[in-house]
Amino acid sequence: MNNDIEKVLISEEEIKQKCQELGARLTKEYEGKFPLAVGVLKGAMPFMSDILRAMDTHLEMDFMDVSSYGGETRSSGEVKIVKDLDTKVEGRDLLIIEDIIDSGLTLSYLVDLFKYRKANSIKIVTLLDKPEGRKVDIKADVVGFHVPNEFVVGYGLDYKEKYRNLPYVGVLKPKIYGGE
Ligand SMILES: O=P(O)(O)OC[C@H]1O[C@H](OP(=O)(O)OP(=O)(O)O)[C@H](O)[C@@H]1O
Ligand code: HPA
Repeated sequence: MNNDIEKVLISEEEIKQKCQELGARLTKEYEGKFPLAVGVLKGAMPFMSDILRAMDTHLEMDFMDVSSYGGETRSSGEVKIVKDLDTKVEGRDLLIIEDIIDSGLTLSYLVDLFKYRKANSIKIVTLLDKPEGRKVDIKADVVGFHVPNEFVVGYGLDYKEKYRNLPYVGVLKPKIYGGE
């Protein structure tokens, strides 16, 4: 699997340090509150696991699975709910956890949905932000790293469901896209 990677953009060590830093920041921001941490499956799973364990705060976890992409690297522009939350959102302080904001379509859909469901507050934390990919105007409150306008994989991010278990974020060799 590692042989398929052209270059490493963000190392395992950098991700670890960033999770500690952001976790400490969020601990302060949610002091005295009981936030509902919403992980956006599947990509946010490794980041959610690491950042929440770096937060010294009582919190509740839940998961949402929405899909805006097919098997390829381009967005279809559609967002659909694959799995909804089990928890009531009304009156809650929501912390949405994402692996990446690219076009922004996924998060803009989720923020509208949670506003409609009357969340008390909504914050977004994302490991990666790809500003050049944006199709709708949306910003995260907390960003780990900015990435260039390239398709990235690893640490939750997939290409055709593979590479999510890489411990770092990287770019695939061009032959991988042409292969299979
Ligand atoms: O800003 P956007 O252009 O909407 O892209 C970001 C979303 O796309 C990916 O999810 P995907 O729908 O591929 O599902 P996955 O997390 O299961 O891979 C990623 O995990 C984000 O949720
Ligand atoms: O660059 C990306 N890589 C993997 N999944 C993604 N979903 C949106 N952008 C990306």
